[in-house]
Amino acid sequence: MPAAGSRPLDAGPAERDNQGHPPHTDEVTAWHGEWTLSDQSDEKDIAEEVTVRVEGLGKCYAIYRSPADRLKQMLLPWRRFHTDYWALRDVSFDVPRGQTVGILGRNGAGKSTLLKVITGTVEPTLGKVAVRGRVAALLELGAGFNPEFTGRENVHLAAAVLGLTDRQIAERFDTIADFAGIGDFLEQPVKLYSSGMYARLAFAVAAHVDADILIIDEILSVGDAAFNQKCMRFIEGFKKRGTILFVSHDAGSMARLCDRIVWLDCGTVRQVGQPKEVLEAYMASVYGESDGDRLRIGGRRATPPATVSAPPPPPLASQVQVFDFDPDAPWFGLEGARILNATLTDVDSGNVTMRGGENVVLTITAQVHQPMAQPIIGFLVKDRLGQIIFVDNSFSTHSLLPRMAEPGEILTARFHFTLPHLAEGDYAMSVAIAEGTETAHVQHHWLHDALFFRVTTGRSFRGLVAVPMDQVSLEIGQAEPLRQ
Ligand SMILES: Nc1ncnc2c1ncn2[C@@H]1O[C@H](COP(=O)(O)OP(=O)(O)OP(=O)(O)O)[C@@H](O)[C@H]1O
Repeated sequence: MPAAGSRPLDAGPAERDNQGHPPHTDEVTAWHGEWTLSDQSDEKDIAEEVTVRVEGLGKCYAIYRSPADRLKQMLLPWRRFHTDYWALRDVSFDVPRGQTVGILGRNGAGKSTLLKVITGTVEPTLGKVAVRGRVAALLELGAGFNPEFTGRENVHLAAAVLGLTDRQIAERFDTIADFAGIGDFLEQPVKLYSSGMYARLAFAVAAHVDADILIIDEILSVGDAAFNQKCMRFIEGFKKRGTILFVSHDAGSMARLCDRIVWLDCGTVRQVGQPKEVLEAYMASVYGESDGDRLRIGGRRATPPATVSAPPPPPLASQVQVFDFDPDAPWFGLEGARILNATLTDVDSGNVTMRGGENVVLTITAQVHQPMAQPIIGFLVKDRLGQIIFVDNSFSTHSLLPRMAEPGEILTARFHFTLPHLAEGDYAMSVAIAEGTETAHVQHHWLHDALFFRVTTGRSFRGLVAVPMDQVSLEIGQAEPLRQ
């Protein structure tokens, strides 16, 4: 990805021209370009309902064939030694308060440039952007971090830039450090960090600055599975109270998180709308480009007769690797009982390496600390975006124990099932012990993401699950003559 902060061709520093600005401009925390509102209703929108407004935005980069041309341009500014490249052209949309809006598009569509213009890292060439509220932006790795400073220094710096007072920073520092979970690296210059550490620290700061608007480029593209889950939990919580604008290539995360999607295509807005309809149109376009004019989208056709046999498909060659139970995973609960362990193994071999499709047993043990008549042990499996893939508990089959469980006793729940064929990626299992019924219970010990497993597949497929085909055939036949 190109470096941030490149100078535009013809835009100087953003001018704050108050002429024509709506009332309440003092509440608008960032202005880029000149804004002229046409009528009263717009004024109301920008003042109360809209957190980000982008209007007629254009961003042009100067492309030089060689460094010499760049030098010549500086020396002879009245001549032209470059070509123009419009990364964004006439982009307009609003982000209403409290909504999560996704920016979707192919590589080079202008998504990152758009976010950078909105956050003020890059100046627009044309058009206007207004942002109301405190913005925490996670753009490129370590955005806002000084590589020479330590993690600790950068936390102070970044939090101050984002508007926290020294006292607030001091109060929150330990929580931020704890969230980042990078240990002693906090005292090292961030230039020594891995990309995952950068991301952890940047996310930790953004999560603790009371932002109104969270702007994220490629959610969870770096970082390990446990941290991704932590970020997803934060994002889910933030979604309830704030506005989110994020870029992703991942249709799954878009569908799950967004209230609206802006689809950028070659720097222009192709569509803005509900996730389902925009994603469907986007997918059709992606396939349309690869399949050219042959692609058609429309209603059903009757299946023609006559079968042409096709060879059976290659088997699904996935591998599932289960990692060790993490007793120190984040947890909550009343502590009337504690989960001690969870394992997922092949029933026959006892192995923790599997392929999907075999009979497995999930064993969860817990120790009881207070007398318990109706304990429930359960689990929940999420993918890296926090989407729940499957979930179950012991209540449905064992709502009552034969006798009361007494303090010190061990409860063991075993779930026997067929391991599904899952899409490639990391999965996290949360396990819990509760007491009561399925609908009314108290949680004694809920361990977030206590058991991870990783699925690698030899054959790529989209979707949450892969369904192994028993047989696949391909048919051909004459169309029936049309009835008059
Ligand atoms: N500083 C720059 N100088 C010249 N061209 C640039 C600059 N920054 C971005 N571009 C070009 O602008 C276009 C949009 O880039 P941008 O990074 O915004 O796209 P994107 O949609 O985020 O792509 P990706 O999904 O690959 O990250 C690309 O063609 C890119 O090469």
